[in-house]
Amino acid sequence: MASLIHKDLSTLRWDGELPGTLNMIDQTLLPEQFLRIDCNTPEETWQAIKRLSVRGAPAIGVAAAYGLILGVQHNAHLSQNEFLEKLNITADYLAESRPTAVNLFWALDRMRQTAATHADLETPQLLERLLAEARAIEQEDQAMCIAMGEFGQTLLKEGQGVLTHCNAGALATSGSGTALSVFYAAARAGKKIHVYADETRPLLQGARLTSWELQNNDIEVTLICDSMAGWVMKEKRVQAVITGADRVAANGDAANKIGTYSVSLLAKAHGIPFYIVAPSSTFDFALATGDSIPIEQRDPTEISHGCGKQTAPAGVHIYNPAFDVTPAENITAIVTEKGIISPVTTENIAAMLKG
Ligand SMILES: CSC[C@H]1O[C@H](OP(=O)(O)O)[C@H](O)[C@@H]1O
Repeated sequence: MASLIHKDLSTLRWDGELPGTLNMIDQTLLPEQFLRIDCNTPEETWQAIKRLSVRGAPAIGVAAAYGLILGVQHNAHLSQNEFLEKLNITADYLAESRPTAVNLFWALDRMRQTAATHADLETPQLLERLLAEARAIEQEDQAMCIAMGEFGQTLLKEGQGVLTHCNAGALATSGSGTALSVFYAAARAGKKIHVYADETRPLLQGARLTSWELQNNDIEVTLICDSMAGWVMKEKRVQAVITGADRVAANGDAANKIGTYSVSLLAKAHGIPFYIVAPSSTFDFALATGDSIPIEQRDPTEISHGCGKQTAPAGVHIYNPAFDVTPAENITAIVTEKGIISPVTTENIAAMLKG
C-alpha cells in the first residue's frame, strides 16, 4: 500500500545530532498546504503544541521529549546541578502547553527520570543519553502504533463501515497512528473497510486531517458532519466506531476530542461496538476515574471565527471544551499495544498493562 504519510513523511522527527532541530508537519495548514517547519527552542515547541501544529497525545509526548533537548542542548558546559536545574525548568515550561493528553507529562517525566538516574554522567554524556531516551520514546511509539493496528484489525470484518472522530492517525503519533493504524492494518490483512470521518468541529481534525490522511493512504473515506453520526448508524452504514484517546483513567473512562462522548451514546443506542485505541502511554493510573481528567478549555474564536470567517455575533458567550470523557461502560473494548481489553474494567486494565 503506497503511503504518503508514514512511509515517506513522518509527522515529526529530530534532524541532526547535537545540536539538532525538531522538524514537523504544520498541521494547522493541512489540507490546503503541506509545509514542514523547524522548532529550534522549547518556546517554539510550546507554541507548536498549543496551536496544534503538532497534535495528538502520542505526538505531543514525542514533541515534548525533543523540545526538552532543544532547551538544554547548548548547556553541556554547565555543571551537573546547573544542567539538571535547566532541564527541570524547561520540562515544567513544556508541561504548561496543554493539560489533557497525559502523554505530554508521561514523556517529560520519563526524561526527568532518565536524567536523575544518570546524574553520575558528565554533562555532555548526560545530554547524549537524554537524546537517546527521546529517540527511544519516538521509536517505541512507532512500534506501539503497529501493534495496536494489528490487534485492532482483528475486530473488523471485510466490507464493514467504521466511524471515527477527530484524527487519531499517523498525524497524531510519530508512527502510523492509533485508531487509523487499525485501518492500515486491516488493509494489509486484505480487509476492505469504509471509514466515515466526522468533520470534528471546531478545529475540523476529521475533515482537514483524517480524510486527507486516509485518502493519501488509499483507505476509502466518507466525510460527514458531526451531526450526521446518528443517522449513518440508523441507516446501517456503520458497524463499528473506533477513536483514539488523550487520557484513560484506571477504570477505563477515556478523555478524547469533544463529541466522542456523544458518539459513544449513539453507538450504544444503535447496538454498535465502540472501540478506543490507545497505547499504554495514554493511561493515567494516578486517576481512579475520568472525573479527575483535566479538560482543556480553548479560545472561543475557534468557534466564532472557524477557518477565519465570523459565524457568530460579537460578544456572544461561547463554551469551548476541547475534550469530553466517555465512561468505561460505553466502551466495548480498548485496544492497546499489549492486547485488547474487554470488558473495560479496572481489573482488566491493570492485568493487561500492569501485570
Ligand atoms: C492518538 S491521540 C489523538 C487524539 O488527540 C486529538 O486531540 P487534538 O487534536 O486536540 O490533539 C483527539 O482527541 C484525538 O483522538
